[in-house]
Amino acid sequence: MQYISTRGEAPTLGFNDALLTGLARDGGLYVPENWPHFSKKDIRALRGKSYQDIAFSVLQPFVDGEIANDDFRRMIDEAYATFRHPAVVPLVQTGANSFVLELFHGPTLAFKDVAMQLLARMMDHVLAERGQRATIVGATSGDTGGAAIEAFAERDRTDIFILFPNGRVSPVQRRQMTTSGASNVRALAIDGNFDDCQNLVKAMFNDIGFRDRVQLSGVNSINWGRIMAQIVYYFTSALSLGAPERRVSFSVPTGNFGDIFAGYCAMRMGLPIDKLIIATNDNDILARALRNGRYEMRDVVATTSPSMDIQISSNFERLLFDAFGRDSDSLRRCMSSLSQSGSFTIEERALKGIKKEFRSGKANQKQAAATIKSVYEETGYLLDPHTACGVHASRSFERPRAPMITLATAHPAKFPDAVKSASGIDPALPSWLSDLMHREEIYETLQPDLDTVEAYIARNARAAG
Ligand SMILES: Cc1ncc(COP(=O)(O)O)c(C=O)c1O
Ligand SMILES: N[C@@H](CCOP(=O)(O)O)C(=O)O
Repeated sequence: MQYISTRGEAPTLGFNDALLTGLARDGGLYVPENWPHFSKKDIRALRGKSYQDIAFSVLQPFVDGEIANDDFRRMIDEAYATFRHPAVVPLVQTGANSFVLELFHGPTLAFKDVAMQLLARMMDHVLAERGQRATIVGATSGDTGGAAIEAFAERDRTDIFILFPNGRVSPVQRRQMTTSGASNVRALAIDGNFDDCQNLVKAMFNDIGFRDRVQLSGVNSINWGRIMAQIVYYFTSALSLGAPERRVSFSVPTGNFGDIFAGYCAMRMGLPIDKLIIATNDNDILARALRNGRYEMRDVVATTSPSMDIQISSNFERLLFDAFGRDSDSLRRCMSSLSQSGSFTIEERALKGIKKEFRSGKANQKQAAATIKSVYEETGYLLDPHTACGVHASRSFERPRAPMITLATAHPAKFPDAVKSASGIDPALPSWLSDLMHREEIYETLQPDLDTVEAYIARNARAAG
């Protein structure tokens, strides 16, 4: 399997190189050259298997032997042994035809653990085989950072620097990043919003001198390895509801478009998905783009679902690339218009193609709170505010013949204030995190300035020599 850049001007890479590279050298994102195909018979053969078995079958075609099968299988087993539920990602029924897929049983209580636990093991393995080190730089609106720090803490071959928007993550999220105490971890509070953090990370990747000097690598969903690992739970949950004989729909709380893009990948691989619903909060750039074809940035609004407070939705580029018939020239034109004027128009044919498979829905803060309250009162099930946006969006699309699965992307205890104010219930952190709010915090506060952040990283990264 080879990986190509959406912008068409970077070298084609094998799996291991794509894994370590993160953002392509032309500023694009790596995608598989073609989609592995699972026939109905192949999908039926996965029935009744464990999460780990299905993960191996679904992901092996992407890894394509670049990591030996035995090693890869061991990494899958180790990664999902860190989850506190035997099913890894259990499916819970919340209504006649509605389900919630709990993706938050990993060490940091967010869906990011599903990919990050595997990614860290794969990167470590490839770096060790090559005798290399890497400097990992990541941007977070709250959850990626904690999950990455947990997965990479004290790994000898990597130093990790996480940029988070100062004052715009929940106290639990901040502490998950600032209290690790690991010698290879630096949490950096940036005076700005998530998009500022993500722009800094992309600018570091585009600064080729800096990139090569520190051996830069990324663990945001710009890294194909992140998306890949998230494909698995679309298969496991659809299988438990009768796939491939029965189609299912998914409602996905969306920010950077990584999680829902993994659902799109599953669809391309042959999983019978009816619709993928892009659920947004007040930061509804994607819902607007689907409605009128204009991808148009506005100021980011801080909400009770902070991890979705995003305007530049990186992985939308991967979807556009396919919608444009994999035409890199058209894609580059859109991306350059986005960076020059903050907007671009999706041409009619591409938009029509996207609308065949995707729907969108938006929950403002009042609607998200009302959803937490009503679901709790009707079923006793407590949603976090991100999942509540997903459930709200799903409600307008439920159809009796297609079961609706909302991805539960975080545990409610990560956002206790919003959950309590909506439902009256104070969600408790699990026992292994019960001392989190008393641990010592260590972090640096930096201005959103490329030179300042690069200088800090170069001073502290072992790979910089
Ligand atoms: C809890 C939660 N829900 C939803 C999202 C949005 O996911 P994505 O960025 O993959 O669209 C995030 C952040 O990524 C998150 O942390
Ligand atoms: N919501 C994310 C934002 C970064 O997304 P990623 O999936 O690209 O890492 C977060 O919680 O940090």
